[in-house]
Amino acid sequence: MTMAKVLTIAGSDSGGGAGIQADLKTFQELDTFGMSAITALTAQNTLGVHGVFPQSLEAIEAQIDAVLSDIGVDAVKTGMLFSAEIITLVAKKCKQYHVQNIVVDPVMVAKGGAVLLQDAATEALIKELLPIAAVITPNLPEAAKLLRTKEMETLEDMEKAAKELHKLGPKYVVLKGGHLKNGPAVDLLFDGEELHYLETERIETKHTHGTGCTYAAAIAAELAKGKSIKDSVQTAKLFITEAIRHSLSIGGGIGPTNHHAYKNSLL
Ligand SMILES: Nc1ncnc2c1ncn2[C@@H]1O[C@H](COP(=O)(O)OP(=O)(O)OP(=O)(O)O)[C@@H](O)[C@H]1O
Ligand SMILES: Cc1ncc(CO)c(N)n1
Repeated sequence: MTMAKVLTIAGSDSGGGAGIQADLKTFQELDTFGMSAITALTAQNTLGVHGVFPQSLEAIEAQIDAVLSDIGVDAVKTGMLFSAEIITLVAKKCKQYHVQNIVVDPVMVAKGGAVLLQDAATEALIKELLPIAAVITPNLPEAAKLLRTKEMETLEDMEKAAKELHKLGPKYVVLKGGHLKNGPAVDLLFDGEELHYLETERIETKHTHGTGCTYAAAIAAELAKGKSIKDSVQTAKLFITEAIRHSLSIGGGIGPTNHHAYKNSLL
């Protein structure tokens, strides 16, 4: 039996709700074979990030080489990359192995404010990784940083921003509206020509740790299975919505989403 293979290149979240752990759980739930290359360890729980320990370039390169030289991948998802040097390495490796279906979640800060991407690394992200991405999945603060503008506040601002982000080189842009102050949870998918709206009700919960990671991982898993970008993003939106609807009240702070909820919803 074969299985679609997905590699996440991201940071480890010891608390299990975001990063590598969220990605692998999502890959599993969507019936794909998950693999990982860890860029940084974080000591993290529902209360926040208590330590960040970047891995050496040598360790990151060895993990990627081990996976890609033998097993291969149908899609790669990137998350926390932390530094310009790590971004340069990841872009080089993706090119070397001719990786298709790269989903770039441009992770910059954790919900509590901890820095997951050094300021000086934004430039490397724009120059080296966005042009080889199939999809990028910025939230509103990340989009503002990438475009060097102020944060979008309306759906109209988001529409303009999605078009500007597309000019940075990715094939598709998914601009996430989770951070909009009011109204439903609307994301925009822009393919260079047409804007598509993915809209769900806004669910009342504080337990949203790892939403962005989980969403991008679900897109990557669906792409790996050979689904179109539009279908992949639609399934991912259902996956994250169910995960948020059934999010877990674990720990004393912002709890994680429930990665198993989507499968349950299909029963
Ligand atoms: N309260 C909510 N109810 C329903 N959907 C939501 C809610 N909050 C976020 N979403 C959806 O979850 C997905 C992730 O969006 P969000 O903007 O929260 O990501 P993020 O800020 O990158 O997450 P993270 O903080 O993990 O990096 C999007 O599809 C967004 O629309
Ligand atoms: C390791 C890691 N990656 C990404 C995020 C963003 O949610 C996080 N909190 N931790």
